[in-house]
Amino acid sequence: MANVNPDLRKERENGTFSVEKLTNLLDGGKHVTDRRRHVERLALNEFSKGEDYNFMSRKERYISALHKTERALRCCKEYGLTKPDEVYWLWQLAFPHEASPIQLHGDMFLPTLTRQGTEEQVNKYLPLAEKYQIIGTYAQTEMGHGTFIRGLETTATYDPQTEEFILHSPTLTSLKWWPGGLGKTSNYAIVMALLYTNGKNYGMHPFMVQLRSHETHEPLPGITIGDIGPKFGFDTIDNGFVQFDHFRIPREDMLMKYSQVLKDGTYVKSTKLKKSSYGVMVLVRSMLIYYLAIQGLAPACTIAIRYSAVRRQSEQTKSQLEPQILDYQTQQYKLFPILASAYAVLFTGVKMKEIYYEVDNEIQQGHTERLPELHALSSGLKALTSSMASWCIERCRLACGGHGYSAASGFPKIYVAVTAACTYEGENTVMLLQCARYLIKTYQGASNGKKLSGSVSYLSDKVNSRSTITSEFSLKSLVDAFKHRAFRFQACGSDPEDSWNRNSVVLTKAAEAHCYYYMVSVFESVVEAVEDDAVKRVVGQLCQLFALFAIHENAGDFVQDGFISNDQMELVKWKELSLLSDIRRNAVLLVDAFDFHDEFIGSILGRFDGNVYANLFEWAKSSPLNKPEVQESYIKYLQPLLNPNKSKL
Ligand SMILES: CC/C=C\C/C=C\C/C=C\C/C=C\C=C\C(=O)SCCNC(=O)CCNC(=O)[C@H](O)C(C)(C)COP(=O)(O)OP(=O)(O)OC[C@H]1O[C@@H](n2cnc3c(N)ncnc32)[C@H](O)[C@@H]1OP(=O)(O)O
Ligand SMILES: Cc1cc2nc3c(=O)[nH]c(=O)nc-3n(C[C@H](O)[C@H](O)[C@H](O)COP(=O)(O)OP(=O)(O)OC[C@H]3O[C@@H](n4cnc5c(N)ncnc54)[C@H](O)[C@@H]3O)c2cc1C
Repeated sequence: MANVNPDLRKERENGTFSVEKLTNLLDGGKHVTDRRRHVERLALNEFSKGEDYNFMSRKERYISALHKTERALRCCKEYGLTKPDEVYWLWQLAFPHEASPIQLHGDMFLPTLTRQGTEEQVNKYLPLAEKYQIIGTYAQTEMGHGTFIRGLETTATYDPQTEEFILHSPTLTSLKWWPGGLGKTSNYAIVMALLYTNGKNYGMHPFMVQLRSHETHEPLPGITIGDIGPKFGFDTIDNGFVQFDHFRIPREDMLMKYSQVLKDGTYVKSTKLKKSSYGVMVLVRSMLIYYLAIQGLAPACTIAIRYSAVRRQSEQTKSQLEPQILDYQTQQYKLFPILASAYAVLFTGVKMKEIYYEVDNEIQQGHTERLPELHALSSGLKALTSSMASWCIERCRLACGGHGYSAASGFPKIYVAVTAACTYEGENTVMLLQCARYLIKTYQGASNGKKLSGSVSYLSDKVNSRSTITSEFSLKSLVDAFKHRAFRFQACGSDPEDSWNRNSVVLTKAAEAHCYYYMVSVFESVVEAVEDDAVKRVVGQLCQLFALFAIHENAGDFVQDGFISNDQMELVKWKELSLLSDIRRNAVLLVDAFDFHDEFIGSILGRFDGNVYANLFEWAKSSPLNKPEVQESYIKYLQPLLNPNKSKL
């Protein structure tokens, strides 16, 4: 590539492994890389030019996103992109660190319809939804309740006289609040409401509800609807509210795959699937982990590491060139564990998607045995990885000094999009407690001799009482360290005598320990499977650093029972720091392997060519505030201060 910053060029000439081979590994094979690049080229043709998001108002961002949505849908149709991965590759370049106002249509509305609807209901609504004559959202959260689903207040009362459900918002706190695309975009929603029939409350059930006229898009009578206003981020999505005033829908519009209301109002539960109406949340939590890596951790550390390779600052040796800040050990300590985390979360996300589809297929065949473990693992990992991503993106920003604070860095847009994942799809604390609840039950089962499998099999294993960590730092010895910590937490966190709340801080840590063990195990198995020696070595170093950083940061957990001795902990700290200099040589190549386009990263600091300063200046000059040279506000507000005599003339 012409005119690449010389420092970045040198970094790329000095690596020890094939970037292309690592990109293929991250994609899941060369054929996937080739296909992805093909789709991305199509997307760049359509979306690489356009107004700078940073200089738009919220309303402009929403309108621009609707326009891009129409263009993206047209592109997918024109290019015959139907596979979820292919559609995703195009959409992520259309909406870099943004979201389309119709995101919930695909992410939650359609999956809920196809998984909770009867064959007739799917046949009726799916064709319309696939042609976008219906654009739907998923309306569960209310102003007064998001976490505690059993506390939701919206009611759906069956009227056997008219064979209809009457949807109603009985209180102010029962207004549906937050659903994406609800404010101005969606004309339908799957509404989660308390089902009442024959005077009895049967709990939360899903209902297909038309919100707006097909002809005019006006809200239907009995519906008050709108946008909830500006948020921390997600400006392009009209998260909305809706209030139902005795709004009637036909009986046939309760999604009845798992339970039915007959014409006379009789309630029939036709499934042993526990919490069947909670299913779509497991889906999104399971999918989210991978996206936290490729939309959060990976772009953020790409920006920070490339910028740290071109940014020269301060003086290490008299009369020498100012060093690249990437050569400071403190900068490496800030960024390389994050780089390792990006790989760890990506590999875990790939694994989580595989497990989800396995269990989902089993459930479709009527086998629900693995659902509790899937719920627990997806809940815990969603919480751990979204918190990790949030923390890491902020740390990457801080590592880039003043320019890291500029919108030109790309960090603000990435951060506000990713940090929302700590809250949506289940607030993280509550998700960790759900994971812990499952771990306690399985630990008690193991203590009674039950043989466990899957991600909790270690709870029925014998665990070492002393670490086998040596100066070799084998990955197996590191995995064993996390296994021991997780086991110990489950053992001490499960005192049935203690009240749940008094134990809940420890329980959240037990859930995190379990998930960390799972992530290190997955990382180790990926490294073991790598065939190319050079790639295996560098990815193995990242796995070691991911583990050692966590051991060092949580040293107390590992030395408290003597599992890791003080001498071994000294070894851990030494190895962690020596890994920083080992990884230094390949750092830029390790982020290049993510193979992001500049248009996706959206950062002047993280450009592939490293030409930061010239492009930063051009970007600043293009800011609307710089036209005209003297703003009208000068005359009204500044001149009276600066030139009081002149302003009186
Ligand atoms: C970087 C990102 C890039 C791109 C983004 C990509 C996608 C983004 C997509 C969407 C984001 C935008 C929109 C967001 C949408 C939303 O937020 S939708 C609303 C989400 N809301 C929640 O998640 C609510 C969280 N609360 C709950 O899930 C529940 O209230 C609860 C905490 C689980 C408690 O439920 P409940 O009180 O009914 O249960 P308990 O009585 O406590 O019993 C628990 C038992 O039930 C089992 N259980 C719980 N949940 C499930 C489940 N989902 N599936 C299966 N089983 C479940 C649990 O295991 C207990 O079982 P037991 O121990 O055997 O009794
Ligand atoms: C960007 C964004 C998009 C969203 N999109 C949608 C959507 O499309 N559809 C939809 O239905 N919802 C959506 N939501 C809502 C989201 O699902 C809820 O905000 C989320 O479930 C948290 O619930 P809450 O807001 O009631 O928080 P609360 O539950 O009130 O949490 C507040 C605090 O209370 C704590 N807390 C609550 N319960 C417990 C407990 N049992 N133990 C310990 N601590 C507890 C929490 O940990 C948290 O610290 C969205 C939210 C956001 C931010």
